[in-house]
Amino acid sequence: MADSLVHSSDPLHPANHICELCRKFYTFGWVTGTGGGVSIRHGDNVFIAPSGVQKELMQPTDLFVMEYESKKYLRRPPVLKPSACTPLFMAAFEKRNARCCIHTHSQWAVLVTLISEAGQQGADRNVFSISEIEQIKGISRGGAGSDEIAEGGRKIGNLGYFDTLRIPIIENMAHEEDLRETLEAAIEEWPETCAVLVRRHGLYVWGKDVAQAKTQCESLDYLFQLAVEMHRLGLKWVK
Ligand SMILES: CSCCC(=O)C(=O)COP(=O)(O)O
Ligand SMILES: [Zn+2]
Repeated sequence: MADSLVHSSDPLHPANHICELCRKFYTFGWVTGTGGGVSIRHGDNVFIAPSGVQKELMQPTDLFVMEYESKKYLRRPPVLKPSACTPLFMAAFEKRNARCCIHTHSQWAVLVTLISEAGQQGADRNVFSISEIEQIKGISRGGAGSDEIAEGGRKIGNLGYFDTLRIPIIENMAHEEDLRETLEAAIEEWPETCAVLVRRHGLYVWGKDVAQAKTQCESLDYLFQLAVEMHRLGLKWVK
């Protein structure tokens, strides 16, 4: 097995970085009970966690490495299977040219999908929308978060205070990998989104690099928690 692919003293090497991020994310309740995870596309390769393991305890040698173009595994730890989220991470890499995709099982993400389902915000049940909250400015306009080029007429930079943030919601399915089709459809339908909520399940969010995926995930989780608390107080989160 190609251990050289995951051995590095650099803390920002994807194999080290994924393990460190998962340890952090566990403390936020994002990767509880083996759920959720993170994948990084780095150079020609994609680094993927194993399926069904305690994500906060992973070591770099537990990771799978896939060659991006050929989709062949260059490194497969014995016994383990690659994360069931792999097709969804690949959708963000392929359709948005993302370099990092995070999947959380955050309760705040799940709760906003339940409140939207119940129609209690009077808005479309398949979209989470929020406006006039400062943290909206932490989210990119361009989907993959391209802050350099306005590809195909896409807007650049981050949302402004008076913009409305909209995150599509897709329905959950029995198996994670079966979500790929609807997640891809949502990505196509919402060219400016950097995330997709999965009802009663969690969130997929991506970025042009690890820092952007992580800060967008933090901003979204903040906004979801705020929205739930606003709902509890009888306040509307869409103005
Ligand atoms: C209790 S986790 C159920 C599976 C799931 O939703 C998930 O995100 C984890 O998948 P993985 O294959 O990476 O363990
Ligand atoms: Zn999941």
